[in-house]
Amino acid sequence: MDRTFQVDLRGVVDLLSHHLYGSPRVYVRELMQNAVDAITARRNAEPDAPALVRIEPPELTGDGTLRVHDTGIGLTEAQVHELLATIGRSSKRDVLGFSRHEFLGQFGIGLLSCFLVADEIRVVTRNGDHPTVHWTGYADGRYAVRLAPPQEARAEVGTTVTLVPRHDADQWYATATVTELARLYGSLLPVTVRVGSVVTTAGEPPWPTSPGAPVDRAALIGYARETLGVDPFDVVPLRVPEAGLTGVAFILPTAVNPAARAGHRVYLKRMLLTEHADGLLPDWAFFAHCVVDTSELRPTASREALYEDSLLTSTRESLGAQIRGWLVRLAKHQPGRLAEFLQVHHLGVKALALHDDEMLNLVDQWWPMDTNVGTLTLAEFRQRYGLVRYAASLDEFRQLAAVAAAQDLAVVNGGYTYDSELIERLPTVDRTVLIERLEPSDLTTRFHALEPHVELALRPFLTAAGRALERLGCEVLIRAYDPASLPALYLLSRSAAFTDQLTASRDKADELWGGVLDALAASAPADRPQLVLNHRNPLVRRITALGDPELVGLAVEALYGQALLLGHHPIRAADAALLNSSFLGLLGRAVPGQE
Ligand SMILES: Nc1ncnc2c1ncn2[C@@H]1O[C@H](COP(=O)(O)OP(=O)(O)OP(=O)(O)O)[C@@H](O)[C@H]1O
Repeated sequence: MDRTFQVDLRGVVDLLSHHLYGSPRVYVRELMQNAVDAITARRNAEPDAPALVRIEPPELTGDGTLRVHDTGIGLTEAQVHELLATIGRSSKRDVLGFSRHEFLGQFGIGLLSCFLVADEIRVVTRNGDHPTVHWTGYADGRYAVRLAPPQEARAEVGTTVTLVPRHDADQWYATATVTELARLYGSLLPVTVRVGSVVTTAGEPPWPTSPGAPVDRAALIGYARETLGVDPFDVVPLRVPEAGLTGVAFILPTAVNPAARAGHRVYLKRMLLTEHADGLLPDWAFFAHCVVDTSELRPTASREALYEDSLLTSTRESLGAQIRGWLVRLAKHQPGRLAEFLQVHHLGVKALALHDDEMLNLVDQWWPMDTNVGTLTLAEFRQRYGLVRYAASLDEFRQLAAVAAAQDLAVVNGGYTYDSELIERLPTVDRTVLIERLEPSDLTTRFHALEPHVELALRPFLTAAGRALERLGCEVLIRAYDPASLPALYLLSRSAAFTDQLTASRDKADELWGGVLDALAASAPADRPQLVLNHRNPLVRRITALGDPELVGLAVEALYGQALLLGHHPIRAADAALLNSSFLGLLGRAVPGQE
């Protein structure tokens, strides 16, 4: 024998309140939604039928209840039994069970949300010339239906839903709260809604809703100010026909953290679904905040988020393409504005350019890069120097900038977030682009070696200097280079930098890790950092002429320390000790005399 499921209404209401809906406030939305759907259903047959929803909070009814009156299609007695008494039954699905396009509701559970704030729901409804029906539902699952005698019949076709508040839900019934919620959820509804005498609907959305309609920028900017509290940098109208979507993207006027999702305001058939929709735009478009209305994207049952399906995926792609199109148009027609935009949102655009050729092109053409010959875009730099020569980190750039400039070598600072990755991606998009990563140690090959006889004469000096720095693992060379004002350069190749880090870690590590690091050091290539003294520098020349090996040692140590500081290199414990001892040693020599 087949049996029918029994439903414990208290359990279902608990499920709705604690696990489905974010807050009891959704009851206002569900009531408005049913009223609007009923009006839509009536107008399908009677296009001129009145269309008004009136909400009366307890302050106006005077009997402690809240009432919602609509001029919708109403229900017959049979429909009341079928629809109001069966959880999950809805008149808004077709024979195959698909939601019908013109309606907001589809699940057949919305009315239950009223039990989040009410102990009792009363429905008085009249459909056409059918008798008026009274239905009363209680939170414990009982319900009663009776036909009104003719003298009690509703004067007009339509429905009145009355909520008898739960003792702990008073806050949700205050006139100000109900008005605010009616406005929040329903301001764009196509049917007039009033709370008491206050109209809470605002008519048509402020963005163009039909193809070719003009964009009222002033209205959109006003709307952004009012609803989002920002003065947008720009407004981009959006349209995705297959999702029945129209709306607008507001380009934010200040930088935002790419990781912090702003959330978009989504209306579904003109009823607010959520103010925090995720996933409407691709991640890279975090500088845009959307307000859209869609008729085809699906809500989750709580109506608080969009259902992630293939339509949402293709909508996201289409919206992304529209925002990208705006950027490309800006580059073409308003480069000054684009520069302003990039100043604010460059991190997002660069992140996008890591994967997107068009955005890379935008960065290439428009983003001002830091170089040792001034601020230039990568495209300008290439045009001037034939290739993009770059330092991959900020430290490398700092070391190289002045010296490279003196050698007539232009270098781009690739040290800021994404910059060197973007430079390295350029040739994959355009094979004619040449790039060259400049390493500090490459510079030595460009410095002039000294005449053999000069070099020979400096041998004893170099031996003494080398000895002074040997325990620090640093090699001493002497070359002639510009600028002559620079006495010495500390140069670190990539592998030497690695060895350096290893040594610094070894200093701090315990026995176990020390052993591991030693093994690593043994396998590292013997590429040592170099202190390159500048023979064109007058002080260096005087030092090389010193006869006293101890003074030579102190002077070379001091030059080493100064070169470390100048190149922004980390100072290890051994370096600090050496800086200290050379300073005191030199001071001792400078202040001679007996104690
Ligand atoms: N004001 C109303 N006028 C006429 N019929 C109504 C009204 N309110 C509810 N109904 C009927 O009761 C049914 C159940 O309503 P309920 O709000 O529970 O679900 P729904 O609107 O169909 O779907 P959803 O759960 O998505 O809101 C509706 O399908 C509708 O036929």
